[in-house]
Amino acid sequence: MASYDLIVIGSGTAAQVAVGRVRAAGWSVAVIDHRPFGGTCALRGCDPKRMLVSGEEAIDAARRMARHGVDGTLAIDWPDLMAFKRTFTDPIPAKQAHRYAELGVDALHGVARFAGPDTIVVEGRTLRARHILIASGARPVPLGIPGEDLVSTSDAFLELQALPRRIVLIGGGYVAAEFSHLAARAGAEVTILQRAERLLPHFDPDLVGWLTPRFEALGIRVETGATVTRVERSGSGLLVHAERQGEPDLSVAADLVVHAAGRGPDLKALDLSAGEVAVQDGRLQLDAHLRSISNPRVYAAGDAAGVGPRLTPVSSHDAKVVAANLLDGPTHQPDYRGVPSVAFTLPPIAAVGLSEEAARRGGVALRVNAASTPDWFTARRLAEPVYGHKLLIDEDTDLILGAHLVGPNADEVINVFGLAIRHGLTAADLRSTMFAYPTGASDVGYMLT
Ligand SMILES: Cc1cc2nc3c(=O)[nH]c(=O)nc-3n(C[C@H](O)[C@H](O)[C@H](O)COP(=O)(O)OP(=O)(O)OC[C@H]3O[C@@H](n4cnc5c(N)ncnc54)[C@H](O)[C@@H]3O)c2cc1C
Ligand SMILES: NC(=O)c1ccc[n+]([C@@H]2O[C@H](COP(=O)([O-])OP(=O)(O)OC[C@H]3O[C@@H](n4cnc5c(N)ncnc54)[C@H](O)[C@@H]3O)[C@@H](O)[C@H]2O)c1
Repeated sequence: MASYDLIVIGSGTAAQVAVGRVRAAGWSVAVIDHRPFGGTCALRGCDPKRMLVSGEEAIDAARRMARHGVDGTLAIDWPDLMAFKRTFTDPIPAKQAHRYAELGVDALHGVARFAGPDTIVVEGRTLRARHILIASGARPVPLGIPGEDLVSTSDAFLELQALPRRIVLIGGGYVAAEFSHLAARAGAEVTILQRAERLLPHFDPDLVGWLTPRFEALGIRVETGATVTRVERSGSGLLVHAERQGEPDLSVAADLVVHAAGRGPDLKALDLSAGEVAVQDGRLQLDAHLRSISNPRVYAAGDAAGVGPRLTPVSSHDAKVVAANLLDGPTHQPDYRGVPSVAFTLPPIAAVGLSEEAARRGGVALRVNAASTPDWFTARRLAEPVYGHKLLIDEDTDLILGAHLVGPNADEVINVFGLAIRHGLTAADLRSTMFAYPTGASDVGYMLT
């Protein structure tokens, strides 16, 4: 029976980072994935999505600059844009396999499951390891509604060869916001059915309010407070039923219905009980070192661990913590201060640190610098009507507690505030920093005065 120091289940960001570090220390490692090597971010998430957003950005820029010296008549050719995306995604699995071969890591394809506390079975092969890292990512949460099998996934959306005319997104978080902007700019009629009372609950409500007119301008129908209850076939298409207080049957016709209702740890195939790995309510039971509380050989990282926000930089951070714990003993803990996050609508919306609500709950003396600023140069030069910020500063210490941005460059400038939060920089530190002018970051000083 093959035996390793470490078996890693999954080949996404968390797996790649952990494998690299542990292998560099001379450990024998096997990595297993039942899908092509590379994981969600590179193959089915962040990167392919942003390749497609690039097409959208070109359209958006042309439309904003129409009547300002640019002929604004551009259109997306969906199959061509998909082909552009594939120039990035197609080579990844082979590159990853090549990297593993170069590192001397055994890379195996198949569904991995526990067959004992230190034993994994994959494709009929039994492997044993001193340690096992569960880096199996996340999957869409079950909707538990009739017609669920008619609902497509974000994976399928990012592979669509043709864009259907009518698209319904179930949910109103990251996936719904990003896909709705993309599909609407590519010419689809899009409806968002969001159970929560507002769009993008992970972001500041005032800034989401400033962004909302862009959804309206794109013709995206947004129904909040609407829980999807059923999907059925109707003629050649689909009919999505939702209910809202006082409106028992809100129905929307569609050619494609996409799950955008959240993701949870992908633990289904792992047979965790055979591995003596404790799980409760679908979540791994981990200690502060990302180690299973019931099987000390087993660690978890990233979306599968589900401890920090389900984002790529968190998967990478978790994996560094796990690798350090494997190599030094379980002494390291994750630190999720200052994890920036962006929803790639156009313009983007971003957040890092505390929300205003959480900061007020914390009881600190709070200074809030908030403004909608489409009259600032950054927005004016781009003819962009949405631009604003909300900064939360501790009045006593001058530390940045939270930053919320919407508008051009929000996706980049949020990192300046992430740096400040993670490294304890004050508002005065940022004000005294020189930023190249005129750039998105050169507005940081104005936001802080
Ligand atoms: C559409 C979309 C867009 C996103 N955009 C962003 C973004 O812009 N920025 C951002 O920070 N985050 C984004 N995310 C989230 C980000 O992609 C994830 O947080 C990150 O990729 C998780 O990495 P991971 O290594 O934890 O898991 P994954 O990359 O998901 O890797 C897990 C792997 O495990 C494999 N696996 C699962 N079970 C088994 C098993 N039993 N046996 C063998 N293999 C198994 C899976 O096939 C998968 O390849 C996005 C997610 C989605 C879905
Ligand atoms: N840019 C990014 O960083 C990015 C982009 C996409 C995905 N992601 C990651 O992937 C995860 C999944 O994204 P997501 O958009 O699916 O989840 P999400 O958690 O952002 O949003 C899900 C939304 O679906 C709603 N919902 C749930 N059940 C519903 C129902 N039956 N009917 C109507 N609405 C319902 C909820 O109210 C919630 O607001 C995110 O949490 C994030 O971690 C990140």
